[in-house]
Amino acid sequence: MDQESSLACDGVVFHYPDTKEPALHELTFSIPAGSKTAVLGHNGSGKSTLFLHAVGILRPQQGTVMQGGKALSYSKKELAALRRKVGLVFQDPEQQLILSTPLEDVSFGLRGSGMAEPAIAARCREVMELLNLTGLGDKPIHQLSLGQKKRTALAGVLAMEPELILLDEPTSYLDPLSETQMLKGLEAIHAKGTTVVMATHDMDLAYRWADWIIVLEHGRCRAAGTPEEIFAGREELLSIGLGLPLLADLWFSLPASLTAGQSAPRTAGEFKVKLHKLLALNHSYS
Ligand SMILES: Nc1ncnc2c1ncn2[C@@H]1O[C@H](COP(=O)(O)OP(=O)(O)OP(=O)(O)O)[C@@H](O)[C@H]1O
Repeated sequence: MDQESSLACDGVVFHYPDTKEPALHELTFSIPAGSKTAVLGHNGSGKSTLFLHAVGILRPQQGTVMQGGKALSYSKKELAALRRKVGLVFQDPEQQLILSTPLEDVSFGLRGSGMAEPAIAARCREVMELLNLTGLGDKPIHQLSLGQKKRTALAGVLAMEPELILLDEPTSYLDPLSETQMLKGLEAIHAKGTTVVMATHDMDLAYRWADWIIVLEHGRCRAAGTPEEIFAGREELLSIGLGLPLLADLWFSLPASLTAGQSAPRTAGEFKVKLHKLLALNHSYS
């Protein structure tokens, strides 16, 4: 993976007014450019507050937020430039969708940027196709399913071609089909070179989807690494009350003598293949 940094924080402290504890507490981490990063942590650990810092909506009281290796600067002009590079998709699409149809909504930012109408139409067609929204462009937004609304909100952000997309719980409340459609869209976005970061409570999803993980606890970065590294540290995860993904739990519960030197499987298919090989090997020695 390209180790150049996309989003990074150095000693970031942020305290909401009239609260006892800071929401971000000397937060330091770095997200590799081009990665698919999952941000894990309990309710209230600071994930949304971090995302609001990444787009400059909130500003740290101490420390520095960096994008592409450069400290954020908060002038109107710099913030406008930052928001062209970094897109935030809220957990609740109702917070994001402001116009009456997907097509109006997805084209809104492009029109604001002064793009010519034929180019706007082409860009909207492209992102809506990518997110499986073709044919829904003129449907009233209030008639869309939650999955369609979430993908429309993502399409609006994606249309602006950001370098980094931050998604707050993109798959929450989605059924398996809608989740698959959302993840397919994210895969396609990532394949184009975009850094994709999602906050999620779904450990199984983080394990199979991400190639980099950061774990937040009380506004601090408790751990950062590849999924294999993070989930091999099961004691630490359990100590902060985060469960293990099912596949990692099963794999790490096998005798270490059997699994030594092998990476943990990330999908059910991989797990079955590895398990069959282990059983065959064990059988031939017994
Ligand atoms: N507008 C606000 N005013 C005061 N306190 C806030 C505000 N927003 C968040 N907080 C507090 O800041 C802390 C971090 O909240 P944040 O929403 O960033 O966590 P989170 O990890 O995104 O949680 P969740 O998983 O529930 O979305 C929490 O203690 C929360 O109560």
